[in-house]
Amino acid sequence: MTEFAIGQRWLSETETELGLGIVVNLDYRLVTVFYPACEEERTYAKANAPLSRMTFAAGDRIQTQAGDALIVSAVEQVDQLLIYQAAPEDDPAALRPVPESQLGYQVELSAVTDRLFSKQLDSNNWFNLRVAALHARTQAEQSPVLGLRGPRIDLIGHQLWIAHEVANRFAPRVLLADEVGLGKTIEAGLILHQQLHTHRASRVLIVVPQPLVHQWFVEMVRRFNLHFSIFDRERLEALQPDESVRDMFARLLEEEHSGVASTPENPFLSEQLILCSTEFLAHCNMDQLASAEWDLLVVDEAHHLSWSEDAPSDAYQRVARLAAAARGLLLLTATPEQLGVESHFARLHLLDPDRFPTLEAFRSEQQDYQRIAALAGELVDNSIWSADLKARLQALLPDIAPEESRRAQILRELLDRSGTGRVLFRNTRKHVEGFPERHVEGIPLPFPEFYANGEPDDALHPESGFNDDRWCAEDPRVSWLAEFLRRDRSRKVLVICARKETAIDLHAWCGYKLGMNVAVFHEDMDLISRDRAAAYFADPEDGAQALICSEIGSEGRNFQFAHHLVLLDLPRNPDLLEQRIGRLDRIGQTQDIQIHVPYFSDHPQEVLFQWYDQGMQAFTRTNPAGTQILAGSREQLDAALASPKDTTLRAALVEDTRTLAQQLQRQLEAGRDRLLELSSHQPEQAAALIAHLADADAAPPSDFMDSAFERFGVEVEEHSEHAIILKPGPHMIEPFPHLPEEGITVTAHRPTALSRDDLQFLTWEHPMVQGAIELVLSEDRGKASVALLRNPKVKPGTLLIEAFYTVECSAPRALQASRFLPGTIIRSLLDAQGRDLSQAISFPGLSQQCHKMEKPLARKIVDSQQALLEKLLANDQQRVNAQAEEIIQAALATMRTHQDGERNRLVQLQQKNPAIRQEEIDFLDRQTDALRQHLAEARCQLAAVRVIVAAAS
Ligand SMILES: Nc1ncnc2c1ncn2[C@@H]1O[C@H](COP(=O)(O)OP(=O)(O)OP(=O)(O)O)[C@@H](O)[C@H]1O
Repeated sequence: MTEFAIGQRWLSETETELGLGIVVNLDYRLVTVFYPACEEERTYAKANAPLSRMTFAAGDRIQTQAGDALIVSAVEQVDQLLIYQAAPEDDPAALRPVPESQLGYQVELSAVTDRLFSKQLDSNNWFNLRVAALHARTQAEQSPVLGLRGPRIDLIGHQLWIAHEVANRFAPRVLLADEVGLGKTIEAGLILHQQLHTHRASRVLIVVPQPLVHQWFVEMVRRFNLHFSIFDRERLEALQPDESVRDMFARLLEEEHSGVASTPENPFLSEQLILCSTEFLAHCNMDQLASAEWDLLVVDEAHHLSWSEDAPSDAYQRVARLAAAARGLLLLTATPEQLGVESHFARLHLLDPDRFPTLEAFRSEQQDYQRIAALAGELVDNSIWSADLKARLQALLPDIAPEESRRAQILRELLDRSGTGRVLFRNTRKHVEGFPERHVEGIPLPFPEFYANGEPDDALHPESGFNDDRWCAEDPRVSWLAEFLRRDRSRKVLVICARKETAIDLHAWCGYKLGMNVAVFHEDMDLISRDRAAAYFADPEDGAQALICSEIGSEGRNFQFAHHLVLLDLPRNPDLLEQRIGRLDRIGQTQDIQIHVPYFSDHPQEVLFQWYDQGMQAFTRTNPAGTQILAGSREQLDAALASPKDTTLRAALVEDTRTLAQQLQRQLEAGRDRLLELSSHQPEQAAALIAHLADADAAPPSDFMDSAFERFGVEVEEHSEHAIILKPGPHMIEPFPHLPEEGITVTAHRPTALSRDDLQFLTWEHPMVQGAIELVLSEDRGKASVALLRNPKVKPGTLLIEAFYTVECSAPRALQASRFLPGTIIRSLLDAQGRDLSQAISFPGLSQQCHKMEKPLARKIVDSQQALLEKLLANDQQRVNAQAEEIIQAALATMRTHQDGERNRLVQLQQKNPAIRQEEIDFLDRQTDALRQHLAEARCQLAAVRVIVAAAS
């Protein structure tokens, strides 16, 4: 085993871009190396750490942490550490000792020329593969859809736009509030994927209601290749074994001895990606959870976080603790105002407490907001602006000339400065087209005498007066349901009722007494039983015909394969009704949705049905003003529910609700919705993203991977038109990244990936492809090669050198220095006189004419031409260094312009709108300083070289 010592300098063989590391910790099995260039730490098993010791010999050039360049004249070893005697090149007498721990972190690797001149030559195929990997890495960094290419999703504009807009922010804090079923989970997944892929985030916590835990887990793996660890009580207990009495004494003695109290390991630090339920939060140690350094916190179904000034709910307070500690926050809800404006405010407050400090300020701003939103609508609708419109605009934005040519800028400013533009995204079916229609059928039934014997919790649920399933025999809704199911056994039917007891009784009755094929789903079932029930219902062949769900049990679930929805009762809240219909009315629904509502005549159930149906058409279309309608008609509704036989009261309720709904609808159309729409979806930019992704789909990694499979001995078998099976081959020397022993089937074709969950979607962002790129680039093979050129037009014996250089910057990943200096490749093609022919002869064109040269001949050529090659390469390095310097200077200039622009915008905004936290500006300043330093230190290095000799034809 290698002997490591603290202070030694080592280089990661697999991640050379980390720069020179320093050993900072050792135990008997592990070694921890800190990489100052990227401020990252890695811990390796000592036995197989992929590390090379960095040592220098007399004559080598070294650089100290202070940036002094020195020439080594002697080396000595003291306690396993090296001390170099070194002096500046122009003052050899000024010798001084430089312990290796004081070396800088930049490394000059001469591995390529070393390999060439030590004649470790590889075939053309290895060289080509290496160049392809270099290109793949740089192209990825330059892609405008970086982080969005990998997910297995349909390319849907509004989702991609939101993901792109949010994921590019530092530590995004937003409320994703698309209408139910429009893809908030997908949007959150895209944001996570991009943030993780670009290393803006590495630690993520997702909190969802218990019934959705498994669905999220599966969706994250299946669509985004993100493997979350589910944390529940059992897992936590297993991670925190009870301390034995002996251990406790040992710890106390230790504490007494050292005078320091030892803190137990935080179990939430054991995984990077954690998924847990809201219920789990209620019982876990919030101090530990909140201190687990989350980059991103995601909370689904956030409308449950109810809040009022004097009584914030426990769930709200717990999430608030996490939200304050996490850098980024995504709240998801389809019905942001379901619990009223107070809770809506409270959630915005979680996202940005500075921007939304008090409920009072929020309320008054809301009123202003409607005016501004209406103005935004006018700006969009009118190509020529009237003098009055311009005057109103000028009053709002005095610092911008109100000219039509500045329309885009003005709208952006309006969004930024007013309302919830930066933090709230809401798309509605109205402007995301392509959804099927919804139809409703009301089934009036007589109220059974039998119910007169019970004592129901409330009149809407007469069955609640019974504590077993006896009511099912007497309730005509049940006999209607049984008959409805019998009439056509091939259709899948989702049945929803408010109470879990109703669902349980109904299931027992239909299943055991009537022998029907039904499944049940409610909040008291454990996760496994619930998922089993959902899967049983989803099974198209042998599955259940109906799934009977309670209200909460079905929330957030995907049942769009069914087209029939039976509502056995109706909720009082329009948002809840929309949640119910949203189980079927979701992206992916292929047919019109048939909603069936059995209800009792002259009963509160009929009142509710008519209120929804005739008053606000809530069954057949989504109603964004549901909460306001409820607020505006509550008294009338209560009165009509209390006297269901009073048809006059009912007719007035329906009529007044209709007027109110139309009025609210008009109001929404006129103003507020427009501003939110504008900030939630930019169709032109979304179309550009889709086009970029379509281009990316048209250039999949197939060719690159085929060569990698061949080089590394992975066996490839045909599977079907667009899919192949990959297996470890018999000659495979080392494991291939993400290739399991039993093999996998992959496709690079998006439509196939979408229709076949069992296939992996192989894009440039798939972990296997990323792993293959890293593997190839960490290999020495392919760095130096000698090839035979067959081209009748080239004189035999002509010598060419093809060299690929990379311009790269080692910087902490979170800085995203590649935005300004994406990994860049410089190619040279030199003739024996040192002329560069790279512009005239392309790499692919030349590669086609390059053929294998036998090793002995290749070695002989390198031997005989070494002096010339050394000279040509040294001169070339100087030439490309100058070119690289220009690239680096240009990157610095772009960075400065960008950062200055961002800063100015934030400062300006801060004066007009408290939306901008000072913290954000300070962060930007620190980021600019760090970027300046790291970009200036970018290096140009030779990454691969090929010597080409023309053959006699
Ligand atoms: N881009 C997409 N590609 C493929 N499927 C999608 C896409 N967007 C959404 N879906 C599917 O549509 C359904 C609804 O999406 P999702 O669950 O993300 O919606 P939601 O807005 O979170 O719903 P809810 O409001 O019920 O929580 C899911 O089955 C999802 O897999």
